[in-house]
Amino acid sequence: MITALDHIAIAVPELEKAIARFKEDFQLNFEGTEDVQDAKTSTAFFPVPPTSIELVHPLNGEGPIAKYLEKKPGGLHHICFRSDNIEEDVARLKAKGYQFLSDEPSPGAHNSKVIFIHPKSCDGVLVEINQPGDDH
Ligand SMILES: CC[C@H](C(=O)O)C(=O)SCCNC(=O)CCNC(=O)[C@H](O)C(C)(C)COP(=O)(O)OP(=O)(O)OC[C@H]1O[C@@H](n2cnc3c(N)ncnc32)[C@H](O)[C@@H]1OP(=O)(O)O
Ligand SMILES: [Co+2]
Repeated sequence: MITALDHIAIAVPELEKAIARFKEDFQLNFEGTEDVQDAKTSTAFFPVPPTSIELVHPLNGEGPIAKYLEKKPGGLHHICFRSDNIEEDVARLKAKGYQFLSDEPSPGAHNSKVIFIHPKSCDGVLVEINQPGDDH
């Protein structure tokens, strides 16, 4: 079941500049960066309990964030719900007609499993569901 709002993601064209903004200007706790190869995305996390801000930036200039930034200068990119059983939640939502962007969960940040629901299934909002890895 869905247990928390894991993170709110912001797409940024300049990752270091955005990290400085949230770290210095907003004085948030900077957890660090992680390149998620499978997602072709560089991430930076700022815990703001009980959730986090995730900055997302193209990895090697490629991937879904690069495509997003071709059309927009940045912006709120997605929200992520945390699940304690991602397979169960995916099956339940598929049965309700939600369109998923992949058949199976894939590797996400912090050794998590992630899957995305198409924005058109959620009133124009890109929704990610993740199941944290054991170490997080
Ligand atoms: C997994 C690592 C990390 C983590 O948390 O662990 C991450 O979160 S990585 C985040 C980056 N990965 C993804 O975003 C994967 C899922 N995204 C996709 O598959 C695509 O970006 C997709 C399908 C949402 C959009 O694909 P694409 O840009 O190629 O298609 P279009 O440009 O034609 O867009 C189709 C339609 O969707 C609207 N759109 C696109 N992006 C978003 C968005 N972020 N939020 C809301 N809506 C979005 C776009 O405007 C088009 O709408 P339309 O009305 O048809 O014009
Ligand atoms: Co995310």
